[in-house]
Amino acid sequence: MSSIKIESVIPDSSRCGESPVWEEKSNSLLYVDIPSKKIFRWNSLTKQVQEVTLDSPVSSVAIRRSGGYVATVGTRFCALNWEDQLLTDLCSVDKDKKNNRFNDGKVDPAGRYFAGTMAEETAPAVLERHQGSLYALFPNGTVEKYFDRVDISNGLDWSMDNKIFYYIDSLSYSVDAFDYDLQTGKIANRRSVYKLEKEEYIPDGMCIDTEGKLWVACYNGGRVIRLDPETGKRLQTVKLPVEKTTSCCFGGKDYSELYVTSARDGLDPDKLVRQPEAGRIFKITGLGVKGIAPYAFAG
Ligand SMILES: O=C(O)[C@H](O)[C@@H](O)[C@H](O)[C@H](O)CO
Ligand SMILES: [Zn+2]
Repeated sequence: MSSIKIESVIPDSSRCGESPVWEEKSNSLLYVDIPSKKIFRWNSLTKQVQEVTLDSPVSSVAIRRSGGYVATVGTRFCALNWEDQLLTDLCSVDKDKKNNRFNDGKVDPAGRYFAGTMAEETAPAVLERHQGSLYALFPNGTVEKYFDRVDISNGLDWSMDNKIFYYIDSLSYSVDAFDYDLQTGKIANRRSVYKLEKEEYIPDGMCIDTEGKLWVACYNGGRVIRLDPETGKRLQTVKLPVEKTTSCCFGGKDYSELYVTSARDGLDPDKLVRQPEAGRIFKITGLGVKGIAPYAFAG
């Protein structure tokens, strides 16, 4: 445990960094800055950062099996051709909710792109309640709506045996689980597997490791926590030098590095001075656990 090392790897900072995704073939980390409407691709070998600017807030990005990427932009599921910076709409949701936008999203082990929505915030975690829903874009182009009345749709991942879907609605301060049917993409039997402690603040993005334990970024809590969803116990806390830690994913060689995104929006000038690395991407090494490669959208 003493060999844990935390370093910020990219000099630029994001207003609200989110959706880190490791792209093995380019040795790169993809991530978004939601309010800046940008997707970034940081090459870990050359240290070069490329970016694409879109027309609306972009809340998640994923790899597409047929090439390029998919992303949630405003209330749209889109395909992105990086080279041409060409964005194509695949489908849109929440058409009756003009103030909504997508938030976190991730592809399931069968290639479906899950993402949820939320009302736009007036300040971090300040928004009209119960306006969001959880959706998935299936490879055949259809969209499934799972449930509504979500506050801030956030972290999501699947168990190693594909039988459980883990999900976070941030303002419930809970990490939830559903039974998952990989064949159909159906979810059932919602239950809470962990309730956040007061000092952990708000659960945000999440990823799973190969031992089936969950890593949850705690917004305002300045940490990632490792949870055992079977016992409901917290196994580990790793504190970071910024308080608005937003999401995490494993990447790097053998997926042994944990990449953590963060935000600087919502910090007052005083806190910004004390947290000069707010909004940066952090790499945590020496955790002694590994993650898995992200799944690619199959459509
Ligand atoms: O990226 C997200 O998940 C939201 O868009 C952010 O605004 C914050 O993380 C949220 O306010 C904390 O719950
Ligand atoms: Zn989030």
